[in-house]
Amino acid sequence: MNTILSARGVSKRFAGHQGSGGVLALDAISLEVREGEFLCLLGASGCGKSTLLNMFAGFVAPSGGEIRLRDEAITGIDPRCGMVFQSYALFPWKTVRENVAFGPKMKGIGRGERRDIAERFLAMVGLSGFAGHYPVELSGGMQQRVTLARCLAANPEVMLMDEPFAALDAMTREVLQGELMRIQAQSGKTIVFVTHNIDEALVMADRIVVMSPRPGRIAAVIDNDLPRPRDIEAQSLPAYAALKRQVWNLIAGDLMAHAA
Ligand SMILES: Nc1ncnc2c1ncn2[C@@H]1O[C@H](COP(=O)(O)OP(=O)(O)OP(=O)(O)O)[C@@H](O)[C@H]1O
Repeated sequence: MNTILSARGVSKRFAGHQGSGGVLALDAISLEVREGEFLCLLGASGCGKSTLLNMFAGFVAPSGGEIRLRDEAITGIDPRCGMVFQSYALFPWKTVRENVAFGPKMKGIGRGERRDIAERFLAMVGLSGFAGHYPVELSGGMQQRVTLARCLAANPEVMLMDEPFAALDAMTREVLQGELMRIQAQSGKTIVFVTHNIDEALVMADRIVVMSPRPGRIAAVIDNDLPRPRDIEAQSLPAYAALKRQVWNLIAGDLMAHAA
């Protein structure tokens, strides 16, 4: 598989208070994201998952090393990478259709085609009947579906997702995990997905990048060969439990330290 996105010896130091050395959020991270894969960045709080994702998006510049997209250095926000955050970040004054059509509008696509694009992606996320609603009229799960549709409608090559389902209740979260896997299988999009939930990573990822904190480093990159679909039954397989134990052993110490 081709590499679409890469971090090469990337470090990030955030400035601290005067006299302190600041925070080394990431230390010499090297990682290749393969085209079409579902990659999860997993780790305890503070291990630099969001910082790395924000660098892939071009929101944050590395202090050292470089980020490359299709073998060109990323030096700013690039429309080839679309971001989905935990908070839905929809425009409250725009309808669902207008929210989804925002990316195509920015690209100068005409009104009729924008409408078709919005309808297509709203259908893909199961919200066909809600195009004329405003975000405030929708549940959290529905708003996150709109966010997904908006990201897809902008047609990025890579979807960067920062704990997109963390604010949702457990059942809605499971439904949306299934939807996202279906959408990825249909669209072939590359997805980099941040989570601190081991089951979420095991259910969704092709590869899991386990990170450790202070400073943020890659502890392991694990191939997730569990059979798909990874439904409730697959989750009771011995192989699932074994992989979960392997990942847990890598991050348990960090989680305990954070809880202490
Ligand atoms: N803008 C910033 N200024 C200063 N320090 C920052 C900034 N952003 C992140 N950090 C620090 O960098 C480290 C990594 O933060 P980051 O948010 O990337 O971790 P994370 O793994 O995504 O954590 P979480 O799961 O809690 O979101 C933390 O110590 C954090 O306090």
